[in-house]
Amino acid sequence: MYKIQTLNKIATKGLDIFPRDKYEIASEFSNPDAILVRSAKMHDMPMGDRLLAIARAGAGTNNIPVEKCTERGIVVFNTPGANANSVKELVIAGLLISSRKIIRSIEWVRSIADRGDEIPALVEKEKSKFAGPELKGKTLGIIGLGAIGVMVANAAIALEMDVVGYDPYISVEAAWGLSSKVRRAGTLEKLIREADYISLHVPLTDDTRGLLNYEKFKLMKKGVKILNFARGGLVNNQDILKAIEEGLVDRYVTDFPDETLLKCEQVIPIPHLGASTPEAEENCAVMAVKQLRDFLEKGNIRNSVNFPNCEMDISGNTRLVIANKNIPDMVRKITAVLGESNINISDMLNKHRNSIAYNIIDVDGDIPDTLMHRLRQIEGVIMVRCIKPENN
Ligand SMILES: NC(=O)C1=CN([C@@H]2O[C@H](COP(=O)(O)OP(=O)(O)OC[C@H]3O[C@@H](n4cnc5c(N)ncnc54)[C@H](O)[C@@H]3O)[C@@H](O)[C@H]2O)C=CC1
Ligand SMILES: O=C(O)CCC(=O)C(=O)O
Repeated sequence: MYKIQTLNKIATKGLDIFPRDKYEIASEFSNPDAILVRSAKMHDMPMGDRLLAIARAGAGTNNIPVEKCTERGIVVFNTPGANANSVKELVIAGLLISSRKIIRSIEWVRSIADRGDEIPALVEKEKSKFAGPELKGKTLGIIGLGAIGVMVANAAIALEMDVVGYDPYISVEAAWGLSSKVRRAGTLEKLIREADYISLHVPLTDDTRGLLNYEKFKLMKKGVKILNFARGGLVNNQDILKAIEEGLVDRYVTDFPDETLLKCEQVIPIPHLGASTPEAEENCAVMAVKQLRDFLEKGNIRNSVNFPNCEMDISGNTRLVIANKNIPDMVRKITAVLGESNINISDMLNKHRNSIAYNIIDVDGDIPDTLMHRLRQIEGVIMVRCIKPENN
């Protein structure tokens, strides 16, 4: 039985894909084979010695100690694109609520609930206080043109906005999906200088932390509106509060509020709702569980953030999966150990990504424990697992 620990609520539609005769699922396991997680912070969590994989039902993996996992041969998955539409729709709402004073106006209307027959006249009298500009014709700058950024860009084009995007690492797939009307900014500064609205869609990493700071706010058009549905750490909160106070920034819509931000009226706080739709929750859960099953039962890797994609049809009756340091001579050493034990390899695949390499080796016959031990002893080998496909 595989033990799967869930650290957040994962949609039932996904969990139902685990056959219950092979999988136990609980939130309380102390030493699971795999973990399913959404936003739970895992950096200070102990990781048991059985742990093979962590699947993030979502996009961002900054809540997972990815480097530590790589060192231990633990594969970390995410679900690219599975919640992108959900975020895109909330970004559209963000554009509207940063522009038209919808939220304040609703609060005001509620506050006059005790004014009886006067209400219709009061509404007409006071409505000019809540006027705000249209989106059409305004420039939206999008930082990060991945799954979400591309969808936001295309939706904004449909709203007749002028869209400029910045992403020095844009994938070919994303570029194919992007409307030809989206203009390319060669530098972040260029985008920042010309946008009326700026929306962030990059991961939080050491390189992107504090991407928007006071220096950048000073370059922006006065009265710019900033939307952050990516991660709180991308924006320096002290700096944006200062920029708001000085009139440089008009509104900050953020899915990542904290105590300091809540004190400012021009911050529009949202409780991390970007991916909170039943559709996104189900898409992410289904994708995460399918990837996890394929890995646990067949050793295949698809959509990992720390391991290479590596998938092979099963050809033997025993499958070995081996993670090793990406250093010379590893394949020879591994196959030599198998050859010395007279094990015939029926098929094999070796892929690498940065410092790590991953092998799928299908063999005829069984692999005794002594041989597993010898493989684990090879210097540079990080993880060895033997899978019997007929048991899965
Ligand atoms: N609010 C919410 O509930 C959600 C938030 N997110 C956040 O949004 C982020 C983006 O999500 P996806 O679009 O699905 O990811 P993605 O991986 O498809 O796209 C990220 C894009 O950012 C680009 N990028 C990386 N560093 C950059 C830089 N320094 N400057 C410009 N571009 C850069 C990459 O090339 C890539 O195209 C996630 O990492 C996550 O933190 C994602 C889903 C839900
Ligand atoms: O699971 C969630 O609600 C958060 C989604 C998210 O932030 C992500 O996918 O990066």
